[in-house]
Amino acid sequence: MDLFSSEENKQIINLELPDADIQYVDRFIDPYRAKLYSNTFLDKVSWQQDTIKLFGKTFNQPRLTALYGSEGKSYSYSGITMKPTPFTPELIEIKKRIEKFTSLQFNAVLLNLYRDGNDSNGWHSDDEKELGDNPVIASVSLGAGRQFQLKHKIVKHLRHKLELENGSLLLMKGTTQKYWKHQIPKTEKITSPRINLTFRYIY
Ligand SMILES: O=C(O)CCC(=O)C(=O)O
Ligand SMILES: [Fe+2]
Repeated sequence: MDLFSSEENKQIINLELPDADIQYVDRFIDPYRAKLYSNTFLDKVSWQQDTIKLFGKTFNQPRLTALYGSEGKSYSYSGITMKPTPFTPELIEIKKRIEKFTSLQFNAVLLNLYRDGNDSNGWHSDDEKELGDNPVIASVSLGAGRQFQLKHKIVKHLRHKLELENGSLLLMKGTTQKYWKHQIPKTEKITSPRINLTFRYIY
C-alpha cells in the first residue's frame, strides 16, 4: 500500500467569484503526509517574530513567518524586507508537486505559523510590485484547519469564506489580488498549530 499516493481522492473546487480566479484543491497532499510535513516544518524552520508598523507604533505580527527561495531574491511587504533562506528538500518536493499540477513556476515561499487560534492574518491583498501584475499565489495548508475569508474591494457586500484543510491547496490567480482582500481571522475553537506555505514568483 502506498500511503503517499492518493491522487484519485483529490477534489478541485472552482470558487465562482467575480473578478477572481480561485481554485481549492482538497487533499492536494494526502492528510497523513501533510501532518508529517507540518511536524518537520514546526521543528526545522527558523521561525521569526516580525513586527509591523501602524500609525508610528510597532506591533508584533500575530503569527511567525519565514521566507525561503532562490538566492538573491528579497521580498518586502508592510515595511518588512525578508531575505530568503535556500529551499529545503521538503519545500522543493512540495514546490515541484505544485509546479506539475499548475504548469507554473515558483521561486519563493512565505511560510506562516499560526501557533493556535489566537494567531491570525489581517485583511490584505498580495499585490506587492515584486509579484508583478496578476500574481499567482499557491497556498498549501498543513495542520489545523482554519477559516479563510475573502471580501471584494469595491462591491462591499461580496464576501466568501471557506475552510482551508490539512493538505489542501488554494490557488489564487488573475485579478484576484487586484479586486479582493483575504484574511485568516482569530478563532477560539483552534488550539493546535497550522502552517501555511504561500508559493510565489518574485521578479
Ligand atoms: O495562512 C493563509 O492561508 C494565508 C496567508 C496569506 O494570506 C499570506 O501569507 O499572504
Ligand atoms: Fe495573503
